[in-house]
Amino acid sequence: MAGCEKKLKELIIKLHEVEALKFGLFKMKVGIDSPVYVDLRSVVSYPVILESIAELLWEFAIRDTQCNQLCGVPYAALPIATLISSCSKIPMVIRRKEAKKYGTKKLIEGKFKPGDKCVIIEDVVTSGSSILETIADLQSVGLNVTSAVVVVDREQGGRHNLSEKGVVMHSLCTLSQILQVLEEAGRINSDTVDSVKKYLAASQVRHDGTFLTVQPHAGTDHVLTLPFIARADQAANPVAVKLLQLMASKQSNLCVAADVTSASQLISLAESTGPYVCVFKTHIDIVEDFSPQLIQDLLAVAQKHNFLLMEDRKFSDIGHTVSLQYSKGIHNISSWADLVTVHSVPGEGVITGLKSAVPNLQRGCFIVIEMSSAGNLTTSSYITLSTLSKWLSYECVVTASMEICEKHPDFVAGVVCQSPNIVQNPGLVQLTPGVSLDCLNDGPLGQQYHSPEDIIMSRGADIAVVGRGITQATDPIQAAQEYRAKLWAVYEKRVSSLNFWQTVEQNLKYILHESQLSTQNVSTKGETGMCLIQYTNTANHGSCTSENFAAKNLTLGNHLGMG
Ligand SMILES: O=c1ccn([C@@H]2O[C@H](COP(=O)(O)O)[C@@H](O)[C@H]2O)c(=O)[nH]1
Repeated sequence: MAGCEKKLKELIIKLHEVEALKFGLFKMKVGIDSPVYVDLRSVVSYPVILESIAELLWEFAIRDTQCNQLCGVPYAALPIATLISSCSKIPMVIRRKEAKKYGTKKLIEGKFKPGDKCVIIEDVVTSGSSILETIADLQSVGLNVTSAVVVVDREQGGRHNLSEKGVVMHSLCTLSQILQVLEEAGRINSDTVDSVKKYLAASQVRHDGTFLTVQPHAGTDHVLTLPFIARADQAANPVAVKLLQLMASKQSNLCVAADVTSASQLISLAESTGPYVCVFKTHIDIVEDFSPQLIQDLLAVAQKHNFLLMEDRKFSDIGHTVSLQYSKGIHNISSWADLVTVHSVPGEGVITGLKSAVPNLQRGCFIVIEMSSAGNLTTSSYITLSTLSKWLSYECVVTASMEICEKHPDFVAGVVCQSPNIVQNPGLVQLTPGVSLDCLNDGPLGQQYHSPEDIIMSRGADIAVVGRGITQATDPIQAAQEYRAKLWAVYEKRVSSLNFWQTVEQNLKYILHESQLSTQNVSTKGETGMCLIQYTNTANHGSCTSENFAAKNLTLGNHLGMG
């Protein structure tokens, strides 16, 4: 076997040399962009390489199967299967891509008996769909197919999809092995390796081409560690699915708050920031020269730059009234806004009212649970160690709002909030306003700003809302580019680095911050399952023991998912 391994390494290097393994940006059959491409069709031009693939496949995976038929999946695997058949003297069948329209009308060419044991040979597996189609046809003529042998497993769900259908897949090598061999041989650098690994973690596909949910880090299923593309698979609201997919493909978790008062400013902001945002958020009632034409123009820009429109209307009346506010009047919001915001204070009826206005439209809403303004009545900043009753009422609002989300998954796309761990369902998106790179000061108007790092890592935001940080910048395009790059980098860091204990640490820092305690001495010790908390009470210039602190914050800790 050691000899085989050496041959395999040599083969991988040869495949890279002849560009059968390429790194760059490639469009895949399943519609996603890939940083790596495996093209084994070209090896027909390199008989020695073809021979060594056939030899290794035989040694590694076929010899022991005791099959009496081979079938190569057209086209790339046909020469490989033919070579193996010729050397091993095991006969081969060929599956036509389409049944013949004349003569025998056969789908499978070659001689075989029902019950013959057939092994499928394939060059590259992504989702496993080609193998499954081939197996269906072979089984329809009575062949017994339970295993497939492939040259390269792209590790994107193919093995899982096949095993779900009872097919065992053996692969000569995986993409991870290829990366390792090529990096060790100095053929690719660590950046390339990282980008392919990230891509693999985020782009698992089902056999029908749709994405499969990924759990990127063993040992934790915390929502913050899941990539957006995996969360899209768990979203029930169609706009949330579209949004999460768009965020992943556009690599943007930036929402611009377009608080401008003229139609021309609104369109020009949409045009200039559109390429960098996933959501363009409006307060359409502040536009002084509003006309239906503005909406037509806005929709055209949204389509051109591929972003969603959110009207931040914060509906907060009884169901009947909000349904009229949503779908009637000069703004006719339901006709154009993909998403709207809504307060949960009126209760579930507010959602039912909105839903009743758009029975057939693909629309969604975000429930406002916490606001960002100083002194608002919704946030956990109420928590001081002595005002437990206010904390409890806050907790009730959060719980009740989340219950509304769970009852209307078809319409609720996410929540607007400021704290982590309110969103536990990966299919819901957290939108958080109050973001600024230089922590602007809003004076008596009350906005409270936080850095992108704080918003995404500590507060759990998926999408950050930036208004004046962009609209009042000297160069709004440059500002949008800068916010987008920074916010996305922090999200990537969160997905790739956050493990359970880091999450606990973030939560502790958040609690301490909200309780006006110093966050400098927080540390966690994951290996023993203990959180070690040392802190100083800067607010009162006193100190408490960690036991006291833990007891006082038990409810809070439980709520934040630390129980
Ligand atoms: O709690 C909330 C909810 C919504 N907003 C909205 O976000 C933007 C923020 O604008 P900045 O200029 O970045 O302050 C604005 O449209 C608000 O209506 C919020 O700030 N806080």
